Amino acid sequence: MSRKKTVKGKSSTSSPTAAASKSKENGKPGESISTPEITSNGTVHPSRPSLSNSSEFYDLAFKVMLVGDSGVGKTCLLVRFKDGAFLAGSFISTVGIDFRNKVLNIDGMKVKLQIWDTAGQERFRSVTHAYYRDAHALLLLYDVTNKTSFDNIQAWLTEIHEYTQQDVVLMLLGNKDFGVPFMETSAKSGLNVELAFTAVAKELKHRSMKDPNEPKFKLQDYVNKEMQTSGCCHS
Ligand SMILES: Nc1nc2c(ncn2[C@@H]2O[C@H](COP(=O)(O)OP(=O)(O)OP(=O)(O)O)[C@@H](O)[C@H]2O)c(=O)[nH]1
Ligand SMILES: [Mg+2]
Repeated sequence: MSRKKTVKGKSSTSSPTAAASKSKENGKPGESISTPEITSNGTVHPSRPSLSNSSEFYDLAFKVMLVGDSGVGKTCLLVRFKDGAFLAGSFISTVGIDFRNKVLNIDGMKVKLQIWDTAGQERFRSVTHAYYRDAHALLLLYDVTNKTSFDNIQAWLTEIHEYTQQDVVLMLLGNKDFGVPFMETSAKSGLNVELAFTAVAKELKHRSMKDPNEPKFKLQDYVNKEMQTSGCCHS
């Protein structure tokens, strides 16, 4: 995306957020929110101060939506990303829609993500549909411990294609864990195949050596590190 020198007008699409008058770091529709300066392609004035309370500067701004069945962990994922913490305790289902802002440094540019956390419950579906059209990206979550949430992905994709812009960036996220090391593989593309076997071989070797001087091998940490450093793992 090119960096524009001028402030563009509001998105030509009828943003459900464009009616907002003031700005605020987090909020719900109806409350004052900091969205009108984001154009349909995410361009804003270079280093323009965000109108939010955090007064952070940014070059580009985009709207990202979290969608998926109720309970898959959308709110927890957003809290983890924004605050670096896990929302423990009893599950409080989101009512309607809510957002948080976060500014990231991407290749030397400040990129503000305005992340909308939607309610997964069916009864809020018509409310959240109204927000799809202005979204630049959607993160579709399922819960890897809940088969139904995976089975519903197709229905979510159908809805997404119906209500979003054609060029929306889409990412499927399998959230949660079974408490065992996990990674995804593709026998077709070779994705992570080498890594899966190598990681298990390393774990087995470390166990059999039982060298008290060697730090304990952590399989998941190894996998995560390898995936990060190698830019991932086609054989
Ligand atoms: N073990 C584990 N539990 C998680 C994880 N993410 C979320 N949870 C739990 O799953 C439950 C639902 O999480 P939420 O983030 O509130 O789910 P949601 O997708 O926002 O649900 P709705 O707001 O109803 O759409 C909570 O009890 C969380 O503590 C995870 O990565 N691991
Ligand atoms: Mg929620």
